Amino acid sequence: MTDIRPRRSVLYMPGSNARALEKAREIAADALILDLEDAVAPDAKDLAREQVCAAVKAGGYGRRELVIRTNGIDTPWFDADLAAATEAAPDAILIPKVSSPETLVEIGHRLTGLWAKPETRVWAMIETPLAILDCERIARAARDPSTRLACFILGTNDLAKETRARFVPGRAPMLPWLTTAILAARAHGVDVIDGVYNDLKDEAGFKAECEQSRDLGFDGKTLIHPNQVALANTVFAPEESELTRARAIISAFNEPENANKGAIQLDGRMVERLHAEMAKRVVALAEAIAA
Ligand SMILES: CC(C)(COP(=O)(O)OP(=O)(O)OC[C@H]1O[C@@H](n2cnc3c(N)ncnc32)[C@H](O)[C@@H]1OP(=O)(O)O)[C@@H](O)C(=O)NCCC(=O)NCCSC(=O)C[C@H](O)C(=O)O
Ligand SMILES: [Mg+2]
Repeated sequence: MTDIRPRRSVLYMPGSNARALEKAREIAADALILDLEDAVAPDAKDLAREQVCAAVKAGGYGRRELVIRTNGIDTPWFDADLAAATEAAPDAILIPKVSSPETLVEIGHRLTGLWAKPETRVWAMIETPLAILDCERIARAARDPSTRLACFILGTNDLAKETRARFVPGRAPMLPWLTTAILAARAHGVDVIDGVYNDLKDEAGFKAECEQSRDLGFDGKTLIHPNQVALANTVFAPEESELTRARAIISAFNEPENANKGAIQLDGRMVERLHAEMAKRVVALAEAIAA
């Protein structure tokens, strides 16, 4: 089983908000997106870039994965964002509004030219109609190591803006896009994180959306407020009963009498070796979270 990085809770914070950047060192999110794009007003872009890069260089975020979101590749801020983010060397650089694999290839070349650290990954926002329509080719870019592509983030606010789809409970208008992105990501070994839930006061709605998101197959949810972190961490972690069952499946296939069997019965249910593989992933995720 390859290393699993828990990405249950991925919290955005405006790069212009020094207090939030400081506070984030204590927030129990798996990953932090230090934003230079939509959360930052045009006249605060330079300040945000400076603050974010200084915070990443200063460290103190423990095991939290640090991600810098640049402005879009076609904006006047992008070159400075990419150069400064590369020098600060976060775990990943998140590129908004990626609509084609060619953009990722170009960014990969630019990162090489900037002498980016080999460990710095690229994450891509999937948030335009073209990105959904070309999602498989975009995810396939991960097969080219020079792109560094490791993760998709769904941008459901931008998708709603571009398509005029409405946010409704259950997200029926968006389900085809969400599942397309998940399929494309899984086909090419890319992690995939769901979009944000904008209503900070609606805890029941947020919980329902996290559970839907987990059941669809997302690795976690992007968040906009520290109050959303605990619930996302709980929903996207394996439940105790799931963990117990996973361990039982692994043990059953380790029994000598099952050594040559492809399928067995366990507590009245058929279990195949593919279920043992899934069970190993559940245990590995729980161990990574515990660590
Ligand atoms: C939504 C907010 C503007 C609300 O801010 P505020 O009114 O200040 O909230 P609170 O008073 O409840 O804040 C309490 C304390 O928590 C800190 N705080 C708040 N939010 C964050 C955060 N995200 N990270 C870290 N810390 C945070 C406040 O500083 C308060 O601290 P203290 O002073 O000690 O009491 C605000 O929550 C916010 O700005 N959220 C993030 C917005 C954002 O980043 N948006 C862009 C990403 S969403 C997006 O673009 C998705 C995608 O692209 C798409 O298309 O869908
Ligand atoms: Mg967006």
